[in-house]
Amino acid sequence: MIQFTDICKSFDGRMVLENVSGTFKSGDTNLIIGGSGTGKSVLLKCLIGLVRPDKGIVEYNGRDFWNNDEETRKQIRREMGVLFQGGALFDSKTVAQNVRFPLEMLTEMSESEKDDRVAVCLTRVGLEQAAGRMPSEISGGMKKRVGIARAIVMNPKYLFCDEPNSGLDPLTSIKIDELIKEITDEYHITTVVITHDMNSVLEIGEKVMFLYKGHKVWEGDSATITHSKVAELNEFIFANKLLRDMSR
Ligand SMILES: Nc1ncnc2c1ncn2[C@@H]1O[C@H](COP(=O)(O)OP(=O)(O)OP(=O)(O)O)[C@@H](O)[C@H]1O
Repeated sequence: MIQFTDICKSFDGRMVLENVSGTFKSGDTNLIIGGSGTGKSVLLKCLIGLVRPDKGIVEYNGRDFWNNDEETRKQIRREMGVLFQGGALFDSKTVAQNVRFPLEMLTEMSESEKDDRVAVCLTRVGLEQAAGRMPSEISGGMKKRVGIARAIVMNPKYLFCDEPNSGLDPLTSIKIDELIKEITDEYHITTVVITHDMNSVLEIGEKVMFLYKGHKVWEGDSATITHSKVAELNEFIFANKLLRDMSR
């Protein structure tokens, strides 16, 4: 479980997050949604340790992340898998080498143990046939799958995905969403996904948090999101014409 309380962050005197709190439970795929510049990525960075909040507490299964010693922070970081926006694959490494990278950097596993773990993760995302290919030789959807395989290779307790659907067609997006949700259920991971994509909200949005100008202004799920009375949320949702027509 990830619990964060009263997170505040300013840059150059400009408040970007103000007293944002929430709880993400194990086995749930938690979505953070909102328009551009509302603070989603900054919140994610405060959670994963890339940006230190000015105020507030981030706890991983009861362990305070920011007010702790570096060793504990390192330990918590090792329990995180991150799927970066755009995949962030190494172009000069094969698919298998990309997935293997965290094992090389962070573990003492033997070569055969690493081989086995990479094979398990590539199979889990349906890419066992693509192990020897270079990132330039695979599609956008496959790159996301490689990113997911790399994010789970260390067997994380917490999985963070920054806009996993960016640049994908709607059908491929749904498949990536489903894969993230399945993996979350299967390994009982606490997953946090940042997205703009209303399709994702409707497909996998059991737990949704809506940010607006650095504040959490709504929390709920895909069943209730279209009935909210929050004007900013409605504006965000119904910017999509199809949804607007469907709701009539
Ligand atoms: N390191 C930084 N220095 C200064 N300002 C920053 C920094 N990081 C983010 N910001 C500002 O904080 C605000 C929130 O940014 P953030 O990236 O969290 O938005 P977002 O909701 O993720 O948007 P998008 O969906 O477009 O990625 C923006 O106005 C951004 O310019």
